[in-house]
Amino acid sequence: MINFPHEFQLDAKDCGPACIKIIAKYYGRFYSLPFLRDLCGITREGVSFLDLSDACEAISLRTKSVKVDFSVLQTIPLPCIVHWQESHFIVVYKITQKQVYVSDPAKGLCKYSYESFQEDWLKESKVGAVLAIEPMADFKQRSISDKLERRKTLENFLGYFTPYKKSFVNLFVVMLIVTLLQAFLPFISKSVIDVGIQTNDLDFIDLVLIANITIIVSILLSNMIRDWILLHLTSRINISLISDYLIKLMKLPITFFENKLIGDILQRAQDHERIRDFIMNNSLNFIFSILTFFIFGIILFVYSPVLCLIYLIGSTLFIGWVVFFLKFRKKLDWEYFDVHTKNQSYWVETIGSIQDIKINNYEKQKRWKWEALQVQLFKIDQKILRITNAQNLGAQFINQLTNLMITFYSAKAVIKGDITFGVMISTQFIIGMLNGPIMQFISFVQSAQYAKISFLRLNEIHELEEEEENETNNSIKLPEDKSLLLRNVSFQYSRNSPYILTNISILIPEGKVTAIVGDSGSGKTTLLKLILRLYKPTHGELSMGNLNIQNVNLKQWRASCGAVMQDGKIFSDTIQNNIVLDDENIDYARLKKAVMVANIAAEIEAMPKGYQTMMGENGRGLSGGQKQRVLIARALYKDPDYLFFDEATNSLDVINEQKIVTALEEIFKNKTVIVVAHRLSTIRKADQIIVLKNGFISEIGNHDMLMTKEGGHYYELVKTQTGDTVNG
Ligand SMILES: Nc1ncnc2c1ncn2[C@@H]1O[C@H](COP(=O)(O)OP(=O)(O)OP(=O)(O)O)[C@@H](O)[C@H]1O
Repeated sequence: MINFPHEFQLDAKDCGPACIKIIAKYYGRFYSLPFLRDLCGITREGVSFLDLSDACEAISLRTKSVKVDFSVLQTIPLPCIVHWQESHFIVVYKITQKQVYVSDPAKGLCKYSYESFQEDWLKESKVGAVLAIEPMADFKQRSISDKLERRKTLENFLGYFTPYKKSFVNLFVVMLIVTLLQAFLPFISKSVIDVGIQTNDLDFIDLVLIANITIIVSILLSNMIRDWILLHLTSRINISLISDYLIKLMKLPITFFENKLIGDILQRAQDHERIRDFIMNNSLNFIFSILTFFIFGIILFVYSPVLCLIYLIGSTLFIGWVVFFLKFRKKLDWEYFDVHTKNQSYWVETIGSIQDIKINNYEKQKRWKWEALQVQLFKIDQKILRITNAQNLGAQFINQLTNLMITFYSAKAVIKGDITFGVMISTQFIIGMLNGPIMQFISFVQSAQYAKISFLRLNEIHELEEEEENETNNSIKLPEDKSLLLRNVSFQYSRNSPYILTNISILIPEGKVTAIVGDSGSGKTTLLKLILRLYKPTHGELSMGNLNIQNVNLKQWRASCGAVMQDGKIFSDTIQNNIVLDDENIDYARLKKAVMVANIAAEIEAMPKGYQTMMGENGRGLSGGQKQRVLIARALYKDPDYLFFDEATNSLDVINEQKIVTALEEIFKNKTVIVVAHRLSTIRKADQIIVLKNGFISEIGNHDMLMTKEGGHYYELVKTQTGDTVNG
């Protein structure tokens, strides 16, 4: 089987879904990678065999997960998925007498000897993990084909270039002028020798010199104009590409960011750069290279068909040689992208966690891990360099040989009188001009390969479902009753992970304070995030009055919510902008009130630049408690209808907390408030307390009611906090 299907993984953790895609493709069906990724319930840690098996079954591929030795593997129906090097999945599609053939999402189609395969598959153990897969009768096509999806993205992508049609036409004209002007140069050198020198006509040579200078100056000027147009075009297109990427990113659900490595996200910003570069530089130059090639090829043919033939044979060999190396480069390019992404994530993580690295003396181990990645990168770089060297050396050799043959042949032809000396000299010039496009071809092919990888990765982002697909529902009038109602809401973070919340049915009354309490890990924050619509319930429904909350425009909803989350972030901006966020329309009275209630006013005013004091990245310069109070001020300044506090005062000292809690009582009036807190002081006065236990609701009521249930969960929580004095 020569053409077993193959798919490259687009992300470091994509190997599992990519394997399923390969196998589905083998059975003649198309499934997009994002769809399969979703089925697998991929997380930042990747997927497990169980996730893969569940995803396969969901698309009617029957699976059986077994641990077997190599002799048994040979009897399993192929293709199957095997666990590779304890950290990767690959598809095994053929086992011959001597070799094992695999389709590796990270590398492409490869083959291994029995020994090296077993080494990576079994590692230290005697048996290795295999997922045997067979299609069921109802194994069906799900959606449109890969090609159609890609075409759609390509059309979108080309849409960035259409507004600049006029500039492209100008560019085309300028480049055409350059190419045509260059076409005069061989005729000029020919006439200098054949007419000027032969007839000793000095005036003619002067004239030709002036003509030559004029042409060269015109070419330089045209090139200058071309570069200017290109710069102008490139920067504009670049800005729209990157800002649209950012807009798209901002519209993606939070799960996207939780499940992706930072390196992957950063890499994609560079992917735009690569595609733009390919289109603006390589492809445009390539088009004109073809034109130059044809024009000078024709001139060469007119001068001497034999010389033209020699050149064509040489060029065909040259191109054949370059193309021969393509498939080797392709595999390496993917490997390079993969390791490069990991490397980028590693940098971001290391710098972000430098405090913990230092406290735990973790520098050396961290550096060793980084070095291991560098070794991987270095090895790939080395391989790429080796291939590039071999490719270039061979190409240059063919090229030089062709030039030599042409010089040799034309020298002989001059002696024989078949061509003039002028033709020989201008032939050299033509060959020089023809070599440019050939070199351009190599660079075109190489950057096309990079651009293709980048394109596939971007395609995936543009295909992703946004947090809110239908933004047209913003005209919906909100119901009179703004209570929130959760009906049988259950939630799991990914498809195969355990349920964090199960069957939650609660009413959060409008204008009242609801507190959520429970042990650490019981799902309080998750519940809050569900209500904030950062996640969608896996089952069940969330409504405002009698309107399903999905029908409320997300922006409108978030505008009416103020939240202080446990991991709230301070931006590196002034303290004032951190509170108001929109620095164009500041309501100073509201700002004053917010900082007073949050009990941070005095501290801000005591700062050297007051409200204009710049915050370091993530609030450097503020204590934990100050950060929390700035976040509270931010939520209050918004003056929202709904307020969400997730352990918003846990970093504060008792006095500060008490002051804020008292001040908040006034603010809470007529607002719908949900407070998650461990400390009793903040929840005792809540109108309703919801007690969560392992994702289930264990009790609901107010403090006094719940305290009557001796032995109840809330009663026990209070008891552990206050000792035995549970009556207050
Ligand atoms: N992004 C995530 N992906 C997967 N699992 C998560 C994620 N966030 C939280 N969890 C899991 O969900 C469970 C509930 O977490 P949650 O943060 O909601 O608990 P909590 O009650 O707020 O805890 P705490 O009082 O410690 O803040 C935990 O077991 C946690 O491991």
